[in-house]
Amino acid sequence: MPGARGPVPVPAAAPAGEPRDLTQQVLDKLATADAPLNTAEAFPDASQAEIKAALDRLASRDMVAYETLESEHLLLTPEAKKICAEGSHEFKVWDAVKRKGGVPVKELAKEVGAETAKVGQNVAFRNKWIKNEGSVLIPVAETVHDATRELLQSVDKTKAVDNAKTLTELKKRKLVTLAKVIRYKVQKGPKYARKMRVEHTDLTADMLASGDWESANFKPYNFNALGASQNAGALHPLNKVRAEFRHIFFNQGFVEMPTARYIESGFWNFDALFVPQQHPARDMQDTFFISDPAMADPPRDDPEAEAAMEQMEAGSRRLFASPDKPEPKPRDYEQYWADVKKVHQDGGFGSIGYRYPWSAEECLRLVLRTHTTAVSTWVLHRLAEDPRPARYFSIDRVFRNESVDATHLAEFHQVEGVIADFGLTLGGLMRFMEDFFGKLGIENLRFKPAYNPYTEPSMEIFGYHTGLGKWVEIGNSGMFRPEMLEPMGLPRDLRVYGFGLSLERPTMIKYKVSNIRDLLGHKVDLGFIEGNAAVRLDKN
Ligand SMILES: N[C@@H](Cc1ccccc1)C(=O)O
Repeated sequence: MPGARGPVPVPAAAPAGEPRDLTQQVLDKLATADAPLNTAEAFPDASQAEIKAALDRLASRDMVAYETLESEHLLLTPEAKKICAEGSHEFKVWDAVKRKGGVPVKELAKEVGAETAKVGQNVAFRNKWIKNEGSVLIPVAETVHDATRELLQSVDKTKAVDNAKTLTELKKRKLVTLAKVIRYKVQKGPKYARKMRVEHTDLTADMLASGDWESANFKPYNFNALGASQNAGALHPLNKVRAEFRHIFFNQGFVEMPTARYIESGFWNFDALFVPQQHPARDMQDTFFISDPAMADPPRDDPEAEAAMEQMEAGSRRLFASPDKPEPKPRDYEQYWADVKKVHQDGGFGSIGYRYPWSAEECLRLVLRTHTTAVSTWVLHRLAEDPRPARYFSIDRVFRNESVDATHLAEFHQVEGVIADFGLTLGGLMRFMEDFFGKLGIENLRFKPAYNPYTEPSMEIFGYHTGLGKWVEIGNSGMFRPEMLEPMGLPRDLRVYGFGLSLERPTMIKYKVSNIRDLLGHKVDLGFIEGNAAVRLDKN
């Protein structure tokens, strides 16, 4: 509640812009008043907020009682004020015509101004003040009574009109506006006093020693006071769900993959994944290609990515490395490149391949990565040095040349997981996904057979969105194909699950957001984030 403080000296006039404390002035005026005080009259130049603050402060101590009176006032617009001063448009037209004894229609605007000529002429005709003779306006009335001006002058004085039709007319002509006026009727309350008593907020040792505490006036608690809203930060829902995903992954022994690079070669984004070069996903319609530089180098050692991966693995190495880890042999990228080409063009590793002429140039085109599976692929090819059970995940941005709508963006986040182990089955993947989403509070899952060039079998994962009232796709998954894993040098009995989920979809389900553009992109309203109770309660 404003003004709920101890007594403060009442300044004669507050510095401009600062609210004044009118408390003492209200008490003073009431002391001599024999009728209830009308604040509009008593404090003509105080703002409503100042008055209300003082009244609330006094009323909460029963020193005054007050009533709020609302009323509406008519205010003249600048045009109406001009009419009050100079006469109405129709008056000005008649006046000009009368003075000159006649004005050609064409010259009226020059005499009285275009606006007045237009509006005033019609009314002057209707009032039979002027008439047309040929193309000349001539006066009819000798004297006229400017009713519009008189009406507005009276409105200016009384701030009202008594006729509803007149009011509508004046509003339509934009001559008046309605203003709401709030006044207060104030009376002495049961605990009225000339001055506010000193209110103590603390019981001090001195008061106890002197015995003053017995007569001291303690300020009552104000349980109605609302705290000022704090401009504290809020976690974005995507960040919250991302944190939850990471938590779940780490709890299940996953190692994070280094995903800092948004740009990949076609090789890591497509070819190494056994995506044929004529696949529609590699079309300009679906993928953003980089024009400068346009081409990547063929795959080779990548010390930077290697160092990032080493660091991420460091924590979990003890759990997952084989005790007798062999010395890493240098990777033979020429062989890998040749095997990727072979499996596409001629087949191999038990596959008949796609049998098309494979182009090295297409493979080296640079793209904005369309999925984080590009990174998973790179991480998996490293696993060939020491094939072993391993779990990797990443959560980062991907880019697709999509048209944007309520559920699609050209830029979004993918949550990706890869599980390598001996003896994996599809049923295990389904169970894994159910557990995984269960931990996020999404219980209802459906699986639908799907197709990816790099997995077989493949499954789309659907979750039910209560807000949208329908099933929405939240992920894609499958078991990586030998055509992808074997050219890397991974053994046939090491099976690998992969899944990619959008971060946005589960977030939409969880936070009941129906338009993805409320979550990400240039249309995000910070109010949505700051005001979302679930966003402010952070458990992670
Ligand atoms: N890359 C797939 C997801 C996926 C990852 C791994 C295996 C299967 C599917 C996508 O973008 O939708």
